[in-house]
Amino acid sequence: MKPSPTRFGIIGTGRITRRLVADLQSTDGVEVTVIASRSGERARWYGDQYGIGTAVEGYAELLGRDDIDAVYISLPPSLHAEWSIASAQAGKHLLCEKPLTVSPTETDEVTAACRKAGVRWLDATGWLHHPRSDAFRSWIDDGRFGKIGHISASVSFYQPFQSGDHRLDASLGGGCILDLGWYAGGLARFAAGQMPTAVQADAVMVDGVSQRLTAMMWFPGGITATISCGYDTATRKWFEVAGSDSSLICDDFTRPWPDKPARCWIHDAAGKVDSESFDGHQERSMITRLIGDGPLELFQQQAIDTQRILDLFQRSIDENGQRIEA
Ligand SMILES: NC(=O)C1=CN([C@@H]2O[C@H](COP(=O)(O)OP(=O)(O)OC[C@H]3O[C@@H](n4cnc5c(N)ncnc54)[C@H](OP(=O)(O)O)[C@@H]3O)[C@@H](O)[C@H]2O)C=CC1
Ligand SMILES: O=C1CO[C@H](CO)[C@@H](O)[C@@H]1O
Repeated sequence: MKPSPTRFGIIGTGRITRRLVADLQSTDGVEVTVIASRSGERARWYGDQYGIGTAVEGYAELLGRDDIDAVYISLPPSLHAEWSIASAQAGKHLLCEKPLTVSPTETDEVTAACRKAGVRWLDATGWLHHPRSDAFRSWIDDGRFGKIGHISASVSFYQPFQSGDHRLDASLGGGCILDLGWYAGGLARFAAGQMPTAVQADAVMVDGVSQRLTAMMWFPGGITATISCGYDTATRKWFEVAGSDSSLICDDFTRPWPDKPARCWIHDAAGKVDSESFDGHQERSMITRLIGDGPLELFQQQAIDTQRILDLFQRSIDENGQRIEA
């Protein structure tokens, strides 16, 4: 991506925005030049707080400017497709928060718009870019675990969100299926290295919004996976990959614990346990990849497949927990 520095515009002023703005500002080769909010006053407040020179009212206003090369979108999920497509059409490279969109159809529309405009894009799924995840991938590819049999992933947060939070609003793409299933279903797809051939899912719903998701996935080669996500149990962000030669346990894959190095454990068939730890900053690695010239297809396919998996979960739930063939 040229020129350097890559100038980012920020769309939205949410909870995650300030963290990602700090990550952008601390990444080599990046400058954050403009922030847009629905409210001009909020944009100005945010700009002053976080050292962003220009604040504008309205997202379209930001996209019309020629002092940005890329955008970061941190809106509620149901707005991701509209503004990602508008960003691509304005010729801006794109970093969009997870879930990329709310459906495979919308995801196809975003990817088509980016392809047509020739812009680079990533969804902001930070864990995929941690050096530890590069190691996971190479261990899987090198057969360190032998024949993989089962994968399990759990992601939950006990958070009675404030009324008005997009996670509690179906019309904004709320619910744990998209919000947290993105991580757990995505992890299973990453570890299996392919799409499942079938899924079966169940959700606990409150006011039309999923609070808990439980799902089973079947992959080619006899690999199975179980997924558990939700807003009604305390923090879990871990997974296992169980193989014939050894099994991997990771307790913090979505984001390393703040007070510990990124880590994982590998148990072999004889009971020996190796622990591994990794340095690195997942969001800065993600941003560096986006603004670089390297291939992004692996990450883009991961996002496309994850969106399809969440849709299969939803279809199974809609059909009273029937097993759905992909
Ligand atoms: N990668 C990660 O680790 C995380 C990712 N996320 C993802 O980031 C996205 C945003 O989440 P979060 O920051 O918690 O969201 P917030 O609700 O805190 O912020 C969303 C922002 O979107 C803008 N907005 C535009 N239209 C609406 C609307 N109709 N209702 C509410 N807000 C609107 C608002 O900015 P304004 O009005 O100023 O324009 C608002 O500040 C989600 O997709 C979420 O899944 C969230 C947390 C962590
Ligand atoms: O991606 C995310 C990470 O954790 C959050 C809990 O605070 C989620 O709800 C959020 O959307």
